[in-house]
Amino acid sequence: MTEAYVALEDGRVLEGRGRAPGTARGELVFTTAYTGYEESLTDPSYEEQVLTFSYPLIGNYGVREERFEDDRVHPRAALAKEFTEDVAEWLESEGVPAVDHLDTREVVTTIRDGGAMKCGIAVGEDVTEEDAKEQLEACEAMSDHTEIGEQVSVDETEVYGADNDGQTVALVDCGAKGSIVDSLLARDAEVHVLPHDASVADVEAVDPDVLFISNGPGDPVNFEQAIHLVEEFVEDTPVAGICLGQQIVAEALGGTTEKMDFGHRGVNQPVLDLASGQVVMTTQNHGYTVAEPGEHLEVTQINVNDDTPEGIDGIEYDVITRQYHPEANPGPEDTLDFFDDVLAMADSRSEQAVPADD
Ligand SMILES: NC(=O)CC[C@H](N)C(=O)O
Repeated sequence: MTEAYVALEDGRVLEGRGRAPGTARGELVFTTAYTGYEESLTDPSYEEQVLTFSYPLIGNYGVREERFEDDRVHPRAALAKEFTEDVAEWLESEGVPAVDHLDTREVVTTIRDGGAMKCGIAVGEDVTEEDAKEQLEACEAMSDHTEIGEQVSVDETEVYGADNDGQTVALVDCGAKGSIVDSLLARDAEVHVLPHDASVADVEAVDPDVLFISNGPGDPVNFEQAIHLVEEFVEDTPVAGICLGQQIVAEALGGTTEKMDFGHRGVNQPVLDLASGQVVMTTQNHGYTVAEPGEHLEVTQINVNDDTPEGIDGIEYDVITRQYHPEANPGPEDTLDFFDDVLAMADSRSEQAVPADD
């Protein structure tokens, strides 16, 4: 009989059904997404987290590699009411512990009321509650994962779309989802994916039309070099950012970020554009937020549920960022035009740079 225990920071130990063996620890979070488990489980933003699905059945349309956002599963463990055999086998083959037959409603309300918390997981033939508690003891706070960029970024620059005629994008990979690269390639961009700790010279060598800071896991203040790149380039190069990228841009330009109680994770987060009054449905996955944008940035979009900043523009600089995931995957495609806006921003800058005839 496979035992499965989930030890929570509030002292409780939940018992479930073991679906993939192993021990793990991480920050316990939940997503309300009812589709997109393949994308969520391969999203690097979930590194060092334990992902609880509030939707009760996970796996009902199989496991397809073409939906993956990266080449491995990123959450440390996965929890659900029910995982299908497909998903359980996939997680087992990835060495990622999985537990189901849990009261996930209880897990969600616990996190909602108490905030994201540490947890320890133990799944296997002979594991005990103590094994799960030991994992919990060893669990570090998310902000203490100071080297998290190293765990998710490319080691060396990779170039995609070298034959494309469009804009050149330097995408700083802090844990980028594959569909951000795909969204840029679909718009004819040449995309240079740079390591999270790329130097100023590395970016200069690309001579990008846009410096684009990706999504990624953990606390934005732990991405010091990406913050530095934004500071260095923002005067002369348009800057874009998604999710962690928005937070990094704010940190670089005099703003501040803070940890939210339990964050936004799901595919139906409503976002209001303050200028047009339009509301769009968005995919989200974040636990930090911009607290103050600072004097160089203005908030252009907010979350309808809690007014947190969802879109930010530069005041005197060419900057556009989004807290949500405009590339969708999973989720509604209301927001794909963000990529058109980013490339148009780059275009207008290169037009300005053309010297006048006289
Ligand atoms: N999806 C992301 O980029 C997540 C950003 C950041 N790690 C957060 O939790 O807020």
